[in-house]
Amino acid sequence: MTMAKVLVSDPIDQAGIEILSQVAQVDVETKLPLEELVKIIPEYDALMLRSGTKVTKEVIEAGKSLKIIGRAGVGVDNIDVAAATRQGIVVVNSPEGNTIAAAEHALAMILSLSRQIPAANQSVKAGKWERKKFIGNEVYKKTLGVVGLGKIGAHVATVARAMGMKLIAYDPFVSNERAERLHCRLVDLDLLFQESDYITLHIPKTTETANLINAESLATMKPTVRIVNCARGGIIDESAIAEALKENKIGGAALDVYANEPLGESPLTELGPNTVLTPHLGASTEEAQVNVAVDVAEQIRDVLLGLPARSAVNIPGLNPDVMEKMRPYLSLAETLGNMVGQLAGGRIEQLTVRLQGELASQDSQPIVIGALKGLLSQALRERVNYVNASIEAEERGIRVIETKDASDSDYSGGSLYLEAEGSKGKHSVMGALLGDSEIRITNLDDFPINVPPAGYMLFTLHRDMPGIIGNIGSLLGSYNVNIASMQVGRKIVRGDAVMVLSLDDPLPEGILDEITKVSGITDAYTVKLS
Ligand SMILES: NC(=O)C1=CN([C@@H]2O[C@H](COP(=O)(O)OP(=O)(O)OC[C@H]3O[C@@H](n4cnc5c(N)ncnc54)[C@H](O)[C@@H]3O)[C@@H](O)[C@H]2O)C=CC1
Ligand SMILES: O=C(O)C(=O)COP(=O)(O)O
Repeated sequence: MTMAKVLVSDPIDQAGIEILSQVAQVDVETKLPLEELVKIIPEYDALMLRSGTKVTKEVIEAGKSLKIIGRAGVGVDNIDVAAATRQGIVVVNSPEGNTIAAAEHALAMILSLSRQIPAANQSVKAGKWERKKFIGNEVYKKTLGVVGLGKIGAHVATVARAMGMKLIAYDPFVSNERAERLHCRLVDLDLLFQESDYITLHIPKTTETANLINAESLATMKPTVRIVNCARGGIIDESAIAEALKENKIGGAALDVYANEPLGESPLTELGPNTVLTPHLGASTEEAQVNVAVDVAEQIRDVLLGLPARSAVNIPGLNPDVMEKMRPYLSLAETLGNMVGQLAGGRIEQLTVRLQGELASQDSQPIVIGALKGLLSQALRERVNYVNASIEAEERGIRVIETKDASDSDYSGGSLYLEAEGSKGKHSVMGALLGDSEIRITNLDDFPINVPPAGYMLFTLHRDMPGIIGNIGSLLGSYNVNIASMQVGRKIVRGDAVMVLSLDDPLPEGILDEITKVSGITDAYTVKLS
């Protein structure tokens, strides 16, 4: 077997390289121009990066062998995650590895601004002794407005409180309880802008947060306000803040991140001592770099070994714990999805997924993804996986209905019912696990059966009457198709029934037509599960 290949396209700690080297050939190539990256990416199974590499749609589409993209840090805004998802590439990050580093950088920025440390340092080094010029302010009893009370915002709030600051926060997605625990008063954004002596940003850059601080909002702030951005460039309108700083309409700003990086030529670099600029250093501590490199390298290693990743940003709800616990049920969902997809025909319009009995107490999301993966596997083969199954289904216009019925199951551990509507009509299958992991198909189109899945299967709908089983057996025999097992399911004697045959050999072309001509047979379907 050839060894997997990992491209590391930004500087990462050696601890990460060592982990990757356990399972792969690791090539470190930093500062690659886009066209170079596009050229070499087809050779690689994994890509590991920080904020320096732009993983565009073009890179992803060229990465035909890519299984995973690992961001050694938090923000994945330099990766086209939608394109990766579409291609079934898992994107992972390190959600907590650099929290403390980024929070401490923001706090350092607050204090640097308050005491003008960078400017005072330059002045002393220039041989001056300007004690009067560098009178600062205390942060004690000042109001800090925290925008985004996630991991970094929370740590900033905790330390700022210890310094005696009053805390207000804006984050529409956190609960009052969380804010209270952090001693923050949740307020709306306008009020935060008006009341704060210091504003610190800890939110992702999204369409909602782009230019959140602009000329208009700057005009509503205190003329002494000091603004810190260690989150993402583009959340502040750079020309608007440069103008406000130049005109001394605000007290100061400390920025670590920029709309375009490296910053290069910008009105920001022309500004005086009220502006502190650092080159995206929030995560740049030795500790954080070891944390994120190890965290992400371990995930890349695991995915290359066929194991799930713990912090995948594009497989919602599927972490290794869930995967481990649910593995047999995911396999059941995939098998049933594959079967019902073949029974209902090529173009599926709707899939109903019902978790029954004990299974109803589980999260349905992984099971639904498993069922969709199975359903689409005939059309997409290995192109469909847990990353892109939902998006592929959505793009094909497949409606998914999820239901739960805790009361309905004859099987300990519960059962799973899938119903698909497609070009061959509406069909349903139900299955359960025997013991811990053995799959049993327990129902087909509402007829009770009990068979394990097999590579080649034949299902017939027929009248329960003497002779049919023999006729089918002879017909298959005449084509040299060996029957491994056979079972009939019926609701009433001599009524409608299903026959399920597991076959050792694939059915030859055209045989289904002949089967449906056998007297008493109303319909016949084949399913291939290998
Ligand atoms: N400068 C640097 O080197 C670093 C920057 N970062 C950046 O810091 C930011 C925060 O990171 P974490 O705290 O780890 O993320 P997080 O996901 O823990 O927290 C983000 C918070 O923002 C909130 N939020 C989302 N949209 C919002 C909106 N429109 N208005 C207000 N709040 C909103 C969320 O509810 C969440 O509580 C990210 O943008 C990340 O990329 C992270 C690490 C290092
Ligand atoms: O983790 C993040 O979101 C960061 O911004 C850190 O970026 P970096 O890994 O230092 O290029």
